[in-house]
Amino acid sequence: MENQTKFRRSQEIKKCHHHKNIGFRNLCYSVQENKVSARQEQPKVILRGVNGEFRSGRLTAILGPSGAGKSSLLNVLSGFKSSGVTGYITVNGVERNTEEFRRESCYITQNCYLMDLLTTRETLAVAASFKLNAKVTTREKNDMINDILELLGLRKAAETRVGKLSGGEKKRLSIGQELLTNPPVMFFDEPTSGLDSSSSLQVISHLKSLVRGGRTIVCSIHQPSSRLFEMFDDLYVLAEGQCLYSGAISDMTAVFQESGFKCPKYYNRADFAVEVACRERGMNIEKLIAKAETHFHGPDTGRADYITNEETSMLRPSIKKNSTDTYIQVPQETMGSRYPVTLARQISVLLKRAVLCTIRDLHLAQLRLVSHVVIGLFLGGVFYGIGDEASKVASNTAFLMFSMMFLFFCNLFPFVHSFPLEKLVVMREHMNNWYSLEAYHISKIVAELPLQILCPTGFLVSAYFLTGQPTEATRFFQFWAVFIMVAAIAQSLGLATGAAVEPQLGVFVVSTIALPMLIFSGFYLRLQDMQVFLQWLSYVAYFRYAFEALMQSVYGYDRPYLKCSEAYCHFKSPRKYLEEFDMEDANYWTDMLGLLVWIAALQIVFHLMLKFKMRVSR
Ligand SMILES: Nc1ncnc2c1ncn2[C@@H]1O[C@H](COP(=O)(O)OP(=O)(O)OP(=O)(O)O)[C@@H](O)[C@H]1O
Repeated sequence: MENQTKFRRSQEIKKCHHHKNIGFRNLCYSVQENKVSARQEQPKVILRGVNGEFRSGRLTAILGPSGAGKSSLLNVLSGFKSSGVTGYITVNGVERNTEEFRRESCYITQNCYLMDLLTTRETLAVAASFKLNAKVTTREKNDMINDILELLGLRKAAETRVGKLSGGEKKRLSIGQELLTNPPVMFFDEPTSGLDSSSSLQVISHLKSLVRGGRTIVCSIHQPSSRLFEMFDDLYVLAEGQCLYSGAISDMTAVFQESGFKCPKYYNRADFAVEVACRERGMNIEKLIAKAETHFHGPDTGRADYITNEETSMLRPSIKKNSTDTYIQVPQETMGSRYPVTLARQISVLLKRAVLCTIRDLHLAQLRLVSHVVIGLFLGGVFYGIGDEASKVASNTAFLMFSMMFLFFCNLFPFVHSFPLEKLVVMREHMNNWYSLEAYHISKIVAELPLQILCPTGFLVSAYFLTGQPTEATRFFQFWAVFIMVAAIAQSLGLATGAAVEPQLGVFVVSTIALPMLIFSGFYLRLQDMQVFLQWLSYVAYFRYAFEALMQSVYGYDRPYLKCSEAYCHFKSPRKYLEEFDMEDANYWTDMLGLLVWIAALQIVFHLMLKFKMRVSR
């Protein structure tokens, strides 16, 4: 009985109740390359008016030499690229509605960007939480995950962490994530790249079994073996951004032969098609191109046989009425929204995942905390008991400055280094409509909060009392609040930089931004000693606000005279010492407000940068 239910469910996953035929006419795609010389003003044309049709229940291969435009065609058809695109894309003969289509399709890119610290099962569970209706029970979700593990041959690797999976397993896992919503259309960019022949065959045979359920599956493919090639039903050959052949694989040899390209006996037909596309078998491929064009337009190339969106609004009710969707169930509360689950649910799932990743990588979190405590103890030893000594105010100021710099750089570089990788996962998941960037941003701040507070606190507790800083609770908490703010600025700058550039460049960028700011902190150069036209820079330097706030918490608020253990101490009066830095009238709360504005500004930059990256990648 149990086995029967399993079999029925696995058949159900394979089955697809929406049949979608994708058509495209006169599709052009061009990009504006980075302008390096005056001559490069013309956009680079990648797809030159291609036509084609990808049918449901058929596994289609896109073949062509490197640079022919295979990935570009997939990017455009899946809706991942939209700028620089002209032409018509239709779904079942109706003009494509990109947003709707993105909900009904998935695109699995060449690189599988997954969270290495989660197991295979957890990865599917997270995807299920984002993609499935909240009404689907945990038991149903688990059953579905088990079925997908079974279907994709991942049962044995279910409890293995993604970072330890083989390339083929990762690829199948990416497919599994998208299968949870049973999308009728699936695009794959080189699903077999980097796989050995047996894993490639496994992946393609899984796709073949999915296609039999009625899906439309399109894969770009690179140098397939004869055996692999024969598993496809249809073929689409691209050469220099133009279509050379579109149709059944079984008809390919005959069509090529009609145009004068005879495939030798026992020759790999995929290799032959690529050789023709590369003009290795003769220069005159225009005949093939023209034939492919007439196939779609007919002799009188007019307006393509599609219906516009306005025209279909009347058709839609009947389409919807006839559909019986297995897993795609848009809950009432998210109806009309781009995402299957509510914002609150997106945040909660993202938070759970972040906590799980932190727990898995606990030694990294521990290391971060321990390094703060150890450096705190080290500084406590080096600057031992100098905090209330009038003859050592200069050394105490050096301690304040060093602590600030340590906290800043120690909380900056981890984000500059790690975020670019995380960004790739976020981009893939966001582009596949799992969650909004707002949900991600909120969850990121909340998930990082415990460490962002614990680390500076560990450092402060170790160093503050050893160095003999004032013991009043107010001063201690004011000091602590500045440290938390410095760590938050570092995190925000690290995230914004990580979102904008790669780590190698990021290290250079943050150093270039941060080091000049240090000059204007008021420690190295007194404010009154700065060139007048440069003084405004000290008002934008966050280090100035942080340093001034630290000085206020230690020496401000009419602190009584410091003890002097030498014959003469010039700075027995803390106020006199503050005057030396031009900080006697500074206000702690104004400085805190300055730091807060910086944090808010950097978080906004981080968010906009993420949005910008999503947009330019389209
Ligand atoms: N954003 C871009 N800017 C400039 N050129 C681009 C851009 N995107 C693609 N191209 C160019 O367009 C052409 C087609 O690229 P595409 O990635 O689609 O090729 P492909 O057939 O998938 O190649 P491969 O098999 O090597 O992956 C290439 O010459 C590529 O350099």
